[in-house]
Amino acid sequence: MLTPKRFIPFRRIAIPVIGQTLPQNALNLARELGGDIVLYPLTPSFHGEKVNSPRQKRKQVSKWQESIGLNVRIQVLPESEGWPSLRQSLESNLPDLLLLEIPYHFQGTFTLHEVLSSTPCNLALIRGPWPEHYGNVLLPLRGGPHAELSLRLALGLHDFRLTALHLVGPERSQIEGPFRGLARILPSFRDLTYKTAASDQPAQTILEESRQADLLIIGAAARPTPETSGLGSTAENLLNQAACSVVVVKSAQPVPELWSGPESERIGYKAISVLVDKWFAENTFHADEFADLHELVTLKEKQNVTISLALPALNEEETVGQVISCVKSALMEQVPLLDEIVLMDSNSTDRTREIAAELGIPVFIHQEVLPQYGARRGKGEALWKSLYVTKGDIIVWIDTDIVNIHPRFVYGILGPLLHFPQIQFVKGFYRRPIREGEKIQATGGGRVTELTARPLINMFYPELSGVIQPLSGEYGGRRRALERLPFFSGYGVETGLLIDVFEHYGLSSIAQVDLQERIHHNQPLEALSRMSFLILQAFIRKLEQRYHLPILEEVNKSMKFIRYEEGRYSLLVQEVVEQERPPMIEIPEYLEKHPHARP
Ligand SMILES: O=c1ccn([C@@H]2O[C@H](COP(=O)(O)OP(=O)(O)O[C@H]3O[C@H](CO)[C@@H](O)[C@H](O)[C@H]3O)[C@@H](O)[C@H]2O)c(=O)[nH]1
Ligand SMILES: O=C(O)[C@H](O)COP(=O)(O)O
Repeated sequence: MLTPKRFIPFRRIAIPVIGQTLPQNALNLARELGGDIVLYPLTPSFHGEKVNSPRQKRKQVSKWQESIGLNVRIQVLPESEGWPSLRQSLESNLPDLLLLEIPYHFQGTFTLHEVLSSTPCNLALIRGPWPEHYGNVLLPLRGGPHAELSLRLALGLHDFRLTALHLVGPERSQIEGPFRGLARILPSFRDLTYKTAASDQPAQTILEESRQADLLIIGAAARPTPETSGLGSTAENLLNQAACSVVVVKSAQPVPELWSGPESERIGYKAISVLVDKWFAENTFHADEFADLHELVTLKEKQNVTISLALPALNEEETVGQVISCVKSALMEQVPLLDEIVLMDSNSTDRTREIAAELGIPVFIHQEVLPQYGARRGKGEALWKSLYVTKGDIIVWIDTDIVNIHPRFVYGILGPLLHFPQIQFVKGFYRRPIREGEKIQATGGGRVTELTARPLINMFYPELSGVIQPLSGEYGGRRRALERLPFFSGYGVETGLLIDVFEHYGLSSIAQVDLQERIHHNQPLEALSRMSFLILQAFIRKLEQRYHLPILEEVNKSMKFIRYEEGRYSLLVQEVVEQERPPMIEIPEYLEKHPHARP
């Protein structure tokens, strides 16, 4: 069974070591966080010998590796051993986190003031003892770079129970600007409890709350007063008084000048990265992880689910045969992974349907399915109606113009759905070559993805900004989830489904899988311009629904295409309209055909 993936918030954690005794609390925290540990021995001798010789260095590394039980690296500093030489080395090697222990590192080696005023990277100070068991972590948050760093660090602790505590002044009912970024993302973490409390004495309230905690993680003050060490009085009091272990963090990001007022919201705009990075680490897979097809079949049988593959096609006679034979042979005939494969044709005028029928799979013309609801053009219409004609509990779609077809395009999508019950929807991603004349360039494909879809996602749905190929035609999901969502009829369908799955089931219900490389028929620029126009409409519709604003009715839905012939330009106007179908579950004929579906 595949183990869930871990979010490793810091790839490299630097820990200075004084003499031969290791800072155990710092090491315990680093071990919990995963990632590489880089030790900086501050006394360049070991058993009385210089460590600079390769032999001594190896000896020291292996002794520490033995005692830490992890792969550690050692960074030997030049002769001078104080803060300036450590700082210089950190500056050139820039770890993701410098981890220091109180009092271990501050007994004559460094001063808190020099460390706080000139650390070139993110910093965490730990005051032990390290909890003996995985327990409760309290995470008081106020917003801003240090709070974001504490959240990132806390989310790297996997077996603890996390509680984020947002303290507001008793008179303040509104969320402060700097906290907005965090307020937006905190409800999305399934493994974190989020509560708000009113208090005019934050240090006191946190101290009381920390009585139930085994570990307290707190950000340094955004604006420490000159009398305090630079951590701020709240963090300093908690370091001295809390009964549990305390971690204080200070981000390398500068704290903006304007902590209040309308501009202050911008302070929290980077918080979204914590959510996206965690999702990306935990929900991104590679198809090779699911290449054991017998394991997938066993999972499918255990869960007692059936699986359908629906293939949308419009004039794909060159590739459709290869696509069907490849997946049918590998995933239906050699192993019983797929229960059905159907072709959803958009009324092709070439041999597409004939080829599919010859290969023994059911063929539907989507315009003829549920004709009482009309016959719209478009790929989304084919997908919507494929929900009606197929039976599987899980549905996968792959495009039929794939030139380099491989069974992983299907089993890769199925992998996360069969392994993880919380996953509702899986998108494929890949490297995208592009054909230029007779040549194939290794990169440069996905023009609509990069120039339309991803910029819009980053702007309006930043939670989804880690989705590598939001428009990929290779994806799938659980019928229970898909039948409850509307479908755009045209090329807006991928955009709409991705946003709706996110809005209805949350980011953690989405996974993505590396399918390596996909070569398809690259459409001419004008066709992609039309596709972008449809995708823009899909975005506007989703934003309308989110913000309850009528915009789409007002905007122009015709597009001028520019022609250049015989030295002259001309304009051709065409209507390019994206429309939405209601969730399939609202269609009475669907409920009749799928009696297990419940509205
Ligand atoms: O009316 C149509 C149009 C297309 N297709 C099929 O849909 C698939 C994808 O269409 P294509 O025109 O090749 O789209 P791409 O240029 O590849 O566009 C990308 O971006 C689109 C918009 O998100 C997605 O629908 C595609 O799957 C994705 O590959 C192919 O199998 C087509 O045969 C239909 O079934 N009906
Ligand atoms: O997914 C896309 O962005 C469009 O299908 C265009 O892809 P292409 O630039 O690889 O043709």
